Amino acid sequence: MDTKNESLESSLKVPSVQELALQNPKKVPQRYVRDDGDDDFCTFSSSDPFLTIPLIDMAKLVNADTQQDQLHKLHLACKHWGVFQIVNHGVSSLKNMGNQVKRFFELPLKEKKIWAQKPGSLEGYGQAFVTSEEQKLDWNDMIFLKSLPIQNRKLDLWPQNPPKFRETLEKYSEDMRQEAKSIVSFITLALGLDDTKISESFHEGLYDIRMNCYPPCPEPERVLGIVPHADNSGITLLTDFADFPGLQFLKDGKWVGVEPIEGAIVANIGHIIEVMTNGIYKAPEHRAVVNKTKERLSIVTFCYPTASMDIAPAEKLVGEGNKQVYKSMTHAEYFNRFFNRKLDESFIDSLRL
Ligand SMILES: O=C(O)CCC(=O)C(=O)O
Ligand SMILES: [Fe+2]
Repeated sequence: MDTKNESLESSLKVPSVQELALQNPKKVPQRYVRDDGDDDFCTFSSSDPFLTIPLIDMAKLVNADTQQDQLHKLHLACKHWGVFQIVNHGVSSLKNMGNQVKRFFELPLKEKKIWAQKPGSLEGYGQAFVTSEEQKLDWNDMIFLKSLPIQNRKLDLWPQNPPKFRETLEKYSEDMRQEAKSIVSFITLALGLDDTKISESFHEGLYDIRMNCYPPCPEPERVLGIVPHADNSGITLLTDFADFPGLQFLKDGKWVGVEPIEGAIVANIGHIIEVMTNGIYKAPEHRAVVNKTKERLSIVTFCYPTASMDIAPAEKLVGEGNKQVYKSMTHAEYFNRFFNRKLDESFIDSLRL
């Protein structure tokens, strides 16, 4: 059977992992098992408990007395980790959004399927990047929606159950836009880039939201919630609703778990900021692992600059002995490359000059 897709902008239908978990299987189906003959998976399967993801205090970034110190911390976090947790950010919609997502995933499958992906699109309730019936599957269910700009919304895929889902998501994405703009402006400050073009480009930017449900798994060490990857975003803002580490980042060859902090936002650099900073900041590899008894929910906002902004190294960071490392592309060229990439090749390497 030929099940190959032309582009990664659509994905094959897969079973619901929540439904699978509800049947209380003793073993996971073979299609989810990652450890048969895959050495890499075994070597990387434990997380380093001695390393911790840096914390960035937003209140200190906006306060003139503490800004320099905190900017330096931000610079080190971006340079050495590519990820940090933001505290004291003042965003008020996280909890409400978390409740809506929880209630959505609690609906019967039939009800969730009203909002299912349609052929040729990644939006809606379903799965991403599944291109063959042989491919190993992630232990998660998700719903993916484009939220900003408003004209990108496909409201026919936006759940109306629970009843406040839509209005809560509207508020949440607006909050994420504000947060992304300020983080990106502090990132450009930390790099000494005095132009505001980059941070402004996130004002009219694109905000796509992926809501994940990772059900409990009878053999958690044999599966992955999400396979290792780096994000194609500018930055990614993630809210974690679990009380155990599920998200892990690769740091110097070791997986480091993100210890959830209630009310914090996990921010990571994506490929676009990697290109724009000419590789000074890199998009980190990360993955999600799952738990034997507990479900985990996460909400992930992929933040992109506006479509009229080229994806290219900032002028100030190249020249005078600094070689340009990445290609300069239009927004459309960048996405074209991303959706037509080969899943077994490094996307970021394909962007190098
Ligand atoms: O849910 C998580 O912890 C990770 C999700 C993620 O990396 C993604 O959706 O790109
Ligand atoms: Fe990711």
